[in-house]
Amino acid sequence: MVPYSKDFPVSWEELHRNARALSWRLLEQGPWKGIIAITRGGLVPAAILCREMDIRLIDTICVVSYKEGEAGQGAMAQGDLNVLKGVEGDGEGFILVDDLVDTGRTAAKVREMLPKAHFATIYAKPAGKPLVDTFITEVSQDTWIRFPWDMEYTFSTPLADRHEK
Ligand SMILES: O=P(O)(O)OC[C@H]1O[C@H](OP(=O)(O)OP(=O)(O)O)[C@H](O)[C@@H]1O
Ligand SMILES: Nc1nc2[nH]cnc2c(=O)[nH]1
Ligand SMILES: [Mg+2]
Repeated sequence: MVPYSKDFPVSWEELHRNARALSWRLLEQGPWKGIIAITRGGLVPAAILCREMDIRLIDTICVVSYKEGEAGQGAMAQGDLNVLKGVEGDGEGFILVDDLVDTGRTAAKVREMLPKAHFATIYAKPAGKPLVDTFITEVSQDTWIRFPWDMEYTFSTPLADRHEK
């Protein structure tokens, strides 16, 4: 398992801006028949893409992958990939969207299911990058991305108080 040593919190505003940037890139490569979101992380990017790109046909591939625990502090260790719901066909003309690729395991599985779909993510780490057709931002393999839906506003201890005296 990759040790995550960096934390990368993403705000709603930043996520929205990046999803709009992804929409621009995908519009240039269309036309598209529809969007297939990989649950659950792909649902929010899919909602922004379909609004920006005027796409009304939205489907889902429902997968369960990570198990909470081992890595601590909300970071997760990887378990088996379980497909709860697939999609008919080979994905031709469809955008397959997820929030990120990390190891590329989820991407490899869904690409196998829909080999002709165009796989798009907002974030990509080096190990998963070769499996993505279009992405916006690359982060290092030891970075754990924190999405806005996984966070809440809370008190922040002043840096001086965290510093050992
Ligand atoms: O490249 P990988 O190593 O496979 O990791 C990437 C996947 O991990 C996250 O989903 P997660 O399994 O945490 O579930 P969720 O989307 O339901 O929150 C993320 O949304 C991707 O789908
Ligand atoms: N939120 C989140 N989920 C992940 N799943 C695999 N890698 C990541 C990550 O960096 N952040
Ligand atoms: Mg996911």
